[in-house]
Amino acid sequence: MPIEKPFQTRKVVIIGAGRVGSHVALCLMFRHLVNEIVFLDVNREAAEAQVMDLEDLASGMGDSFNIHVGDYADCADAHFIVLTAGRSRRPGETRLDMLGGTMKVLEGIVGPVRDSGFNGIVLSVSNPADIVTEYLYRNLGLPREHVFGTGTALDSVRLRRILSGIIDVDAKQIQAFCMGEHGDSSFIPTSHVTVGSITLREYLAMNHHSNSNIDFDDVKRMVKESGSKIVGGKGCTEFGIASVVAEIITAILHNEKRMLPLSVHLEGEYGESGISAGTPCIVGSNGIDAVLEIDLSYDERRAMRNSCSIIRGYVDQVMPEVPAQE
Ligand SMILES: NC(=O)C1=CN([C@@H]2O[C@H](COP(=O)(O)OP(=O)(O)OC[C@H]3O[C@@H](n4cnc5c(N)ncnc54)[C@H](O)[C@@H]3O)[C@@H](O)[C@H]2O)C=CC1
Ligand SMILES: CC(=O)C(=O)O
Repeated sequence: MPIEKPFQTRKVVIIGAGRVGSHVALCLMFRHLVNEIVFLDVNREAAEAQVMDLEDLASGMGDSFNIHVGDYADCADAHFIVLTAGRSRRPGETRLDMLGGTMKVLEGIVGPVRDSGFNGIVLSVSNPADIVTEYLYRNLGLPREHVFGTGTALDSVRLRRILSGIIDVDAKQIQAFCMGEHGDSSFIPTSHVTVGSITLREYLAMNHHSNSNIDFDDVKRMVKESGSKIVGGKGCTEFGIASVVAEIITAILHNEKRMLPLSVHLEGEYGESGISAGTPCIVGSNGIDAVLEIDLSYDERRAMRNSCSIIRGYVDQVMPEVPAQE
């Protein structure tokens, strides 16, 4: 007798089969989050090689996945598109320096994705992350809940790692995130840092510290320098961001309603609209369930405004027209 509720396959299309794209696939496979992975890349030969290598991994793990190189028609029935096309950041380069090159890449991608009839969730990674997210939002015709970027999620992972080292508490017990641009103007809303459910101030006091023991300017500098240090040492960053993508996809597939800092098109939150920037969001099976506008101190509000105005400057350069939805 046929099963009334058929088991469904989960399909992801990864655009850009480079270092980030391949590690996103790896994390999704290790966690069994999808069973079909399609790579789209202008370098088809390299993408075919990634497929073979990942098939070897699946064989080695005793797992089976449908992994292949495809074309844009594959987007039609995909649940997710993960955009990682472009190239790695070069030592000394800011993410914003990459805008011109990324725009050329995007121009060849958005039309075919839109024409494919894709109706799932787009998760954008390519840099500069917030400007790319805004470009996708304006050009794909999808709601902001379904097209968003990893934004400051990676910065936040780094922040928790660094805080964990300072206060000697496991990173997963620390609630802390970065906001604004995924880039040099990101900031830490320090008033929202907690350890367990205890405010950082109280936690430090209980442990005979004083709040001044944490120099958040220094922490911010370390967070910002993490990316450049990794790029300087190995030519790219790939593992951290791949884990971030897997976490977001987990939150969606398991309808976790989990708070994650993502880059999303703002519609008046923090007094900003017409750009995408990093802010905490609730993530569940509909993508972004809610864009949270949290309380910020005077200095944090200024930092958010500054970060958004930097993003806006670049958005206006490459997309002078106002989004159709507004
Ligand atoms: N948002 C974040 O937190 C992070 C963002 N990134 C960004 O991710 C992007 C990818 O980085 P990597 O994987 O290290 O670069 P990579 O150079 O290893 O791979 C990029 C791939 O994109 C492909 N590609 C280029 N143009 C394309 C097009 N029009 N259509 C399809 N594929 C195309 C290339 O052939 C290459 O295989 C960069 O923009 C990088 O800055 C990387 C790490 C973290
Ligand atoms: C490349 C990049 O954006 C990062 O690792 O933060």
